[in-house]
Amino acid sequence: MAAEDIKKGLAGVVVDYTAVSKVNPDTNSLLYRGYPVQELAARCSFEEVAYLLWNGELPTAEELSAFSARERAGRALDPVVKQVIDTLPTTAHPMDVCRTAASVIGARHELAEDSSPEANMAKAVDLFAAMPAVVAYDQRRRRGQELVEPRDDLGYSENFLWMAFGEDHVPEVVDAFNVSMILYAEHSFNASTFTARVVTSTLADLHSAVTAAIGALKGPLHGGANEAVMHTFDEIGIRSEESLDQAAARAKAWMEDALAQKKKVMGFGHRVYKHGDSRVPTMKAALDKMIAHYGRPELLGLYNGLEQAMDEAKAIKPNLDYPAGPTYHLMGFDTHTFTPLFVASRITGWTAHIMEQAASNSLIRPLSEYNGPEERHVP
Ligand SMILES: CC(=O)SCCNC(=O)CCNC(=O)[C@H](O)C(C)(C)COP(=O)(O)OP(=O)(O)OC[C@H]1O[C@@H](n2cnc3c(N)ncnc32)[C@H](O)[C@@H]1OP(=O)(O)O
Ligand SMILES: O=C([O-])CC(=O)C(=O)O
Repeated sequence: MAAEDIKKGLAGVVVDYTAVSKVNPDTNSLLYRGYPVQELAARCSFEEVAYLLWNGELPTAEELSAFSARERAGRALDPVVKQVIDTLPTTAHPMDVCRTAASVIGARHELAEDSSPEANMAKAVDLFAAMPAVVAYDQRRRRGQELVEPRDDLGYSENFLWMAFGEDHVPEVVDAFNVSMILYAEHSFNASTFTARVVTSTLADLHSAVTAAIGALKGPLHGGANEAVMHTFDEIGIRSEESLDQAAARAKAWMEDALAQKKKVMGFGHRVYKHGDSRVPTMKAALDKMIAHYGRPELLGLYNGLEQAMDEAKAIKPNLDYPAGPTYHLMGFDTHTFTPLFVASRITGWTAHIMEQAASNSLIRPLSEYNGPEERHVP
């Protein structure tokens, strides 16, 4: 087989149909079930978008009310899951905690071995409702704080922030968080979603697929990049007394040095988008609002400096993780909680794909070209 016939990383390979979302790098657009993601982010709650991803249509007022009631009823942290989390060292990465929690939630689900469409939908909604408490509690225990019980008078995003910080948030912050959840929800056959589909294709259960997807999301070439972006900011140094221009100049110098050393800088580049990520302008607008709200122009300086230097040197554009990282930082999340926030959102997209894969299944099993030793025999 010729080397060019090998599609390393499956780059450019179309492996199946999907009706969940359409990523179009030529028009720089992203549609969830036909709706532009920017419109959904501007006009919908994350609950409505979750419903859309699973059901193919936005909910009516009645459907939304029933769905929200179901989600609110599933928010409390299962005491057994809490016990398991408490046994994990605080040195464990929060993504490991998330992965473990998803697995425990699956093993304890009353429909664990049922992979019917109805059971999969029930499991998806349950996991969507349960994950914020896992992420919020894990951050709190690392800070020596107690669990905060959910509030059923709040929407998903407001309650998530409530459980994480134990305080009310102003609408601007809740909106920015809601936007981030919507933008992170779904992105066709990315590495973690494809992982979930591979696991589903063996007829394994939904929680096995989600647990594997969480593992795939952890890496810095994928979801782990939102955490890595903040490490870059920290390495450059966040100086609150600095002006926007001073911060930008230091960030530019850092980037020039990193690129001279041929480093990959997380938060830039994308396998599919080559002229910019469709979600970045919406997330950047949310970041701008948070920078204004918290009065932190020096962060914008770092952001602009890195972006400009990368553009001048390599014309590589930021991806969604680039504005999302500093947004979560400003909201007060610990840096290694950023990717678990991505998990809480992407559960919707993963499970929509799991259901789609299960409904039209074929075992996913590509071929490889052998390049090891010729046949030989044990002496
Ligand atoms: C939500 C998400 O998951 S979005 C993705 C998050 N991931 C990141 O931010 C990690 C950083 N980015 C990257 O590693 C890459 O851009 C990927 C993995 C996302 C996509 O990569 P691919 O399409 O496979 O492109 P590939 O890695 O081959 O890069 C092509 C060229 O651009 C360069 N390049 C791509 N991204 C970057 C980057 N972030 N920093 C520096 N150089 C880069 C590569 O070094 C390579 O250069 P070369 O041809 O001179 O060797
Ligand atoms: O599509 C990808 O390869 C990665 C990505 O942006 C996502 O999963 O949101």
